[in-house]
Amino acid sequence: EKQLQQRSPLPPGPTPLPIIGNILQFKRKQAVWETISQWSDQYGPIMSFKVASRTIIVLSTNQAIRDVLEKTPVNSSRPRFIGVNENLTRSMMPIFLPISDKWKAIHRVQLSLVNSRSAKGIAEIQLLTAKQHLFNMLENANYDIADHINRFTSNVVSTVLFGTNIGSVSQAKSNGKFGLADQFIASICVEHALVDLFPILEHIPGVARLGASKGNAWFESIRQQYTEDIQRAINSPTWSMIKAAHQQKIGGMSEDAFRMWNVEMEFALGMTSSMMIANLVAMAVSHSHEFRQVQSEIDRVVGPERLPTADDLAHLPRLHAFVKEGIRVAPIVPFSVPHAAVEENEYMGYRIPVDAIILPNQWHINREPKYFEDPAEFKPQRWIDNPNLPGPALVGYGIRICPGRQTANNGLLIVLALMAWGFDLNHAGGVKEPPNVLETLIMKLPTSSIRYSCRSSVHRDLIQKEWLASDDDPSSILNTLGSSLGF
Ligand code: HEM
Repeated sequence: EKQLQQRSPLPPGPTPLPIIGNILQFKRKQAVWETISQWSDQYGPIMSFKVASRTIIVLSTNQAIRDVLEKTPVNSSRPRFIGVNENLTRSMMPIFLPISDKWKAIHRVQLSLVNSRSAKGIAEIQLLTAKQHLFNMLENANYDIADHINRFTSNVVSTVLFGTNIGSVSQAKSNGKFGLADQFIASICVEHALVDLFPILEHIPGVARLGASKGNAWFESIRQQYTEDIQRAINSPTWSMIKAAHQQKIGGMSEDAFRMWNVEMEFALGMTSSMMIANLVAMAVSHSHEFRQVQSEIDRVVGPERLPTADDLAHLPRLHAFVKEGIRVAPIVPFSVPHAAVEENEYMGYRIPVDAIILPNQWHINREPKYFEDPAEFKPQRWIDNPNLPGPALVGYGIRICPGRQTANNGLLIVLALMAWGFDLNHAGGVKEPPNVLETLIMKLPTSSIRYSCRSSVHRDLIQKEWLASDDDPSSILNTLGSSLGF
């Protein structure tokens, strides 16, 4: 190992200052991913920088990703996350776990539930819930579009995971879980971030205690909110993912660990999809000409006399191109989820040490000039002209790639198809919000000024008729889904 260290340097990058690293080189008015991408342009497909004591290695081309993450499985572990993994989720949330027998056992169960077969069954639930979503948009026309989107994904989550549906926006708001993701983000407090950047602080009692107390509060609220729901799902005659996972007793999990697995699934199915749908809706408003083309295509293929079905999706290339381009331009997780090496290795003569954080820069990969002409432009047509373009990058890589990617994609296509069919989307009073909210690691486009209106009374009548006539009890879909998965 010593020889390896002497032989190969860390990947190139901006010169760090002692103790704080490159922190001061981030520009206040520029998104983190833009600054890092400029460094990648300067230093190459593998570059590195330091934030405090931690080395961060950034991969920024399709080739580098293929070589380092897909062909080299040792780079698919997770870095040590003291704050979010050890303090907040007590090393019980599988997505943050390093590669180990424990992670592998959980992952096997996850793959038995989340795969291409279940994506098909879940698509039926997504379609039914999208009809309910249109109905709720008519009934609660004063709610923010983001509330409707959150409720749509919450309903998919509670149906698939627990076998129940939480209903309308107002019901969803009174359900504590609606804000669970926000609480989680709020619990990732400064103390957690600080110990990750300066692990030595772990040993300073005040900092550690503060971090732990915020983590404990969140952990306790998970216990309160989940215990009953899990019990109900387990006792219900209806199949649900929670019931199926419980029967498999994932890797001999404790009750706390099982609850935390539920939370992960809830975030994975709900929070990510809801943020990505919101970004697509924001794109639909800021690129209204392109969105109208999607609507014209739906009008041609489906017409106003019926709602789109899952079978229609295959005949809507403009919709697919719009979704791909929206993901390319605004991937909600510009850096995916960080990876780490299980053992030290090298790429292009540079060292990848075990304690480095490896960031796949999905935002930059989606702009690789070799593949994407005018990369900053929103041009869905590029996907129609060249169906062999790579990506778009959104769901990670290698053995850690998102197992729910097909379900995620189906959800985006279904909900956007139904919304485009039934509703026009505009900015309130023509006021445009700034194109980008600067967050640290999540790319969220603003949606609060978006207004929606039903396209015609024919559409309105059909939305009401379809939802009121549909069977909103998902039991039979779920039981069929369960048997198709062999449960
Ligand atoms: C638009 C929606 C979604 C996005 C953007 C997304 C993105 C991601 C990303 C970036 C990762 C990490 C990949 C890596 O480390 O390389 C991941 C992991 C994961 N995703 Fe998704 N995902 C989405 C939807 C879903 C859905 C619908 C499910 C389940 C039905 C799901 C289940 C998971 C799970 C269980 C993991 C953890 C894998 C591990 O243990 O490391 N995701 N997702």
